Amino acid sequence: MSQAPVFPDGFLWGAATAAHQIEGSPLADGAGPSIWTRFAHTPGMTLNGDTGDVACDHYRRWKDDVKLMRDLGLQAYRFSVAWARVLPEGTGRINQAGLDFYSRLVDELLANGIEPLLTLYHWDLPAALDDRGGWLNRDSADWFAEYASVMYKALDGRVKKWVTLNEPWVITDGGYLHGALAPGHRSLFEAPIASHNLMRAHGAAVRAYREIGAHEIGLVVNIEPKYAASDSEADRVATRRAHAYMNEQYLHPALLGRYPEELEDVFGAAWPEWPKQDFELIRQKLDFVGINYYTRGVTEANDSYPLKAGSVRQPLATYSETGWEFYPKGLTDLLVWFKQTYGDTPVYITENGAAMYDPPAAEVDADGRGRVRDPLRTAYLRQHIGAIHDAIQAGVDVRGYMLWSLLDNLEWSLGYSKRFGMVHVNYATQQRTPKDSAHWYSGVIRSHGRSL
Ligand SMILES: N=[N+]=NCCCCNC(=O)[C@@H]1[C@H]2[C@H](O)[C@@H](O)[C@H](O)[C@@H](CO)[C@@H]12
Repeated sequence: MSQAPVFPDGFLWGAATAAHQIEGSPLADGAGPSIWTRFAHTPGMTLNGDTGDVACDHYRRWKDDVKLMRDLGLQAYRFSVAWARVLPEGTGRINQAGLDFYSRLVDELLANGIEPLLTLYHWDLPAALDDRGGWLNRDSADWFAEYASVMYKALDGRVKKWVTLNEPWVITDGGYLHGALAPGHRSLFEAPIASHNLMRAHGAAVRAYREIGAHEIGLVVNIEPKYAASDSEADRVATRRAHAYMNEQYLHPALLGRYPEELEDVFGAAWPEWPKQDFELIRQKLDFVGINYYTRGVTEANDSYPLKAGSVRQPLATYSETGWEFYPKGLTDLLVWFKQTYGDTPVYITENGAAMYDPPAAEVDADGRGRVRDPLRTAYLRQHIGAIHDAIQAGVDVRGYMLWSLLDNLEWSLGYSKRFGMVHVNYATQQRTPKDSAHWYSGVIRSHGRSL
């Protein structure tokens, strides 16, 4: 019988969501539109034309949802603030009703013994700022620092763990290079500029925090280990390029103050000369890095644009609705790589989970209890939390785990077609039903991981 895993004292067990994906009511109480309000209401941009107009109706059901988190035994809850609720034009005028919504949510979390972990930017830029160039405008660093400072002054102390950006890679690869995400641009020239300004904004927000805040702040990145599909020179070079493009493009400037050299190769003539002082702004001391892990990339050379590298579909991708391979060892490898490359900055797993082929609706058991049998999700979670334990045993300073996601929710351009939640949401009735995986996760939290 293998030893029950022992997680460090203080290891934080929680779950994660994002404003646009769960809140609904995007324009309520004086809120301004975001680029996702616009994008989703643009015909053809999202599956079935799905929008965030209702989502999980969390803007109205937030108090019941906090009760649900308490009943599940969550110790922490990672959520994001919709910038345009607080600053409808992105800068200047504060919409007090919007700020009050997040203040009440934080107080309710604290009253229920749940630590808030607040993400300032989870992809929903105020549309008014997109009209001024959005992330392509170098002023975006000042806009973001102004918004962040409003939030720090209002909530710091009640919120003690802040995140500047969620996944700058997805924002630029999806929103500026391939156009699959808001604001839907397709430009090899815009992508590095947006990417660079996002990182300048990250640095400006951290710098502002050091003036105003008294607790912890970090950056969240989605990274995935890249393994060469063969030992051919072409595949090995392509794998190195893919690794630099996804895994080093943001962590290198944030923690080392420079870009990986492969990016010049990826972007070619579209790769600008960066002002040196930008890296002094971007590279700020971080109290932690959040890592969002879903899968690995078995990588081969191909003629894809502009990376000339792509992932080879793996057999264990079959079980997930997203086609992402079920590969927990990739998380251990990734965490060990992070420590070897960037040192001992503390790490939180700020997202991990899967959209498995869940039953489409909750069944009602003989005892009248709603039930969703999701054994594949429980297997995925068990093995990935086990992989984190292996990394901790290897000396990586992992401080917590935020399961993606608390609720089934709006999966961006894929609409409501992918169910990542440990709690099932019936979108017609807004009925929440904890899945079997949620009950299992409650046991993991109660036993501090020993029941894994
Ligand atoms: N091949 N492949 N590779 C997997 C690439 C994953 C990139 N997408 C993410 O990390 C997003 C993150 C986002 O924060 C959340 O808002 C999304 O709902 C989840 C689920 O999609 C994840």
